[in-house]
Amino acid sequence: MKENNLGDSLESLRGLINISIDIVKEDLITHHDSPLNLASSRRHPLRDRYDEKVAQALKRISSAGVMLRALCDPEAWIHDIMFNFSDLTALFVTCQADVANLLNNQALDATAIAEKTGIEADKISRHLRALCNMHIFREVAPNVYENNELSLLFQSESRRALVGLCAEESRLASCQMWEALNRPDFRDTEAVNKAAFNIAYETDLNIFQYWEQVRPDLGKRGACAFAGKGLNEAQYLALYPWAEEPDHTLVVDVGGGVGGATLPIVSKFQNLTLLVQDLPENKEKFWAFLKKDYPRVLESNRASFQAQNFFEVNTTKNAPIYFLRHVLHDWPDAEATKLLKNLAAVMSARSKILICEHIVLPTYRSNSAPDDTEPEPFIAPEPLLPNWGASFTSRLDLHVLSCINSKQRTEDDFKNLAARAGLTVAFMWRNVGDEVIVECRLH
Ligand SMILES: C[S@@+](CC[C@H](N)C(=O)[O-])C[C@H]1O[C@@H](n2cnc3c(N)ncnc32)[C@H](O)[C@@H]1O
Repeated sequence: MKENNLGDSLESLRGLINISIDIVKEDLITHHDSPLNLASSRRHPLRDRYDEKVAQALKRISSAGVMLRALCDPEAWIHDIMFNFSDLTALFVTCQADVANLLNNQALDATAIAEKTGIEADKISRHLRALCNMHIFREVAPNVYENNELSLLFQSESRRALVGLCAEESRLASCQMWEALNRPDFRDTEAVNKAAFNIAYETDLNIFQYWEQVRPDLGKRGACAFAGKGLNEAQYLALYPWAEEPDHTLVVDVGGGVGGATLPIVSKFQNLTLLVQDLPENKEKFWAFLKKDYPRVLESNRASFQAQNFFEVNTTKNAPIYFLRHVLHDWPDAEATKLLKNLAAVMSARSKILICEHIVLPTYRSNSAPDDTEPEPFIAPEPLLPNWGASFTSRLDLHVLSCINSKQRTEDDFKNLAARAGLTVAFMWRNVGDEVIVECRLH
């Protein structure tokens, strides 16, 4: 590659950003919305609607932002990565102390926060300032903090639970990754109880068994974390044409936890009914979550729970839809195939399995397409990485590797998995988000 053919990344990014900002601004004007401003302490209405063109523009701007950091200050960027353990610690500390709820809609100084949280004033202030640097909370005077749109997200119990899960189990496990990649009894196996997690927690149980048998408190927190709202709920709900399903269509949410993935769907699409299946210990948590967060779905009698181990024959046969979100990514191919075979065995010719997962896309750009081909709508324009720099998908991939020795999959991985279970991939439902819905039918 000739160095002088590489192009001007800075200029190309400026072009992308300019066009994209115009699209976002036009949308804000159309909806009579205020401008985006990180000092705002209100959720911006833009977050709760989904328009593919605007979403693409926002994605271009934010991917360009990350690339600009790497381009403009390489040393700062690698330090961002090396020291980001402190970022998660700062988030964990403020979530444990529940500062976002404590502040609510007032500014408080560090002494007042210390009195209410029991954490020494200077120390809590330094954790909060670390977050202010990342635009979470605002320091409005020396050591005086208030919420902004981002910190308000941590008023949610499930989001704080997810921070806890990442900062504790996931981080402890990930610290043992090098060991797991090298230890002779761990390195070449896909066994679910031979993950970095097992070294960190000195256990032969997989993480779900460990939660159930040894640390039900962590299991409770995990269930709460999984119940959280997605990254962008409007985008998630737009991923599949739910409204086109006939009335009373039964959705069986396999490994559905407390229904965090499907209750938002049946709440919006009243043509659907829901059966959440999970391990028996999640039954009470499901009913409590339904009552608290989805009272109208409860009243309509459209949601219920069934204890069902997905490694055993499924007792709900011939359902029109079996839905699995973030379930297969927890299991290596052998277990994932077994799980899908158990569903294939009870499906009718009209049943479908909808697998909702992040999809792994390559970071290299293929030059094989002829010049006159329409650009693929989900591939990022140059100079961005073609997969937009899908860091969250890779982070999740390494998270499940460290916790349970499994992986996020590519489109071909899903096709191979489906074929092994006697299924075929009928369609990949996508939008500009990181997640896809892989629709499988009997072969
Ligand atoms: C990552 S969570 C996903 C939960 C839910 N699908 C969602 O997206 O919110 C994985 C779920 O699989 C469940 N699970 C693990 N082993 C299971 C088994 N053998 N049978 C049924 N569910 C299981 C866990 O209890 C947990 O709720």
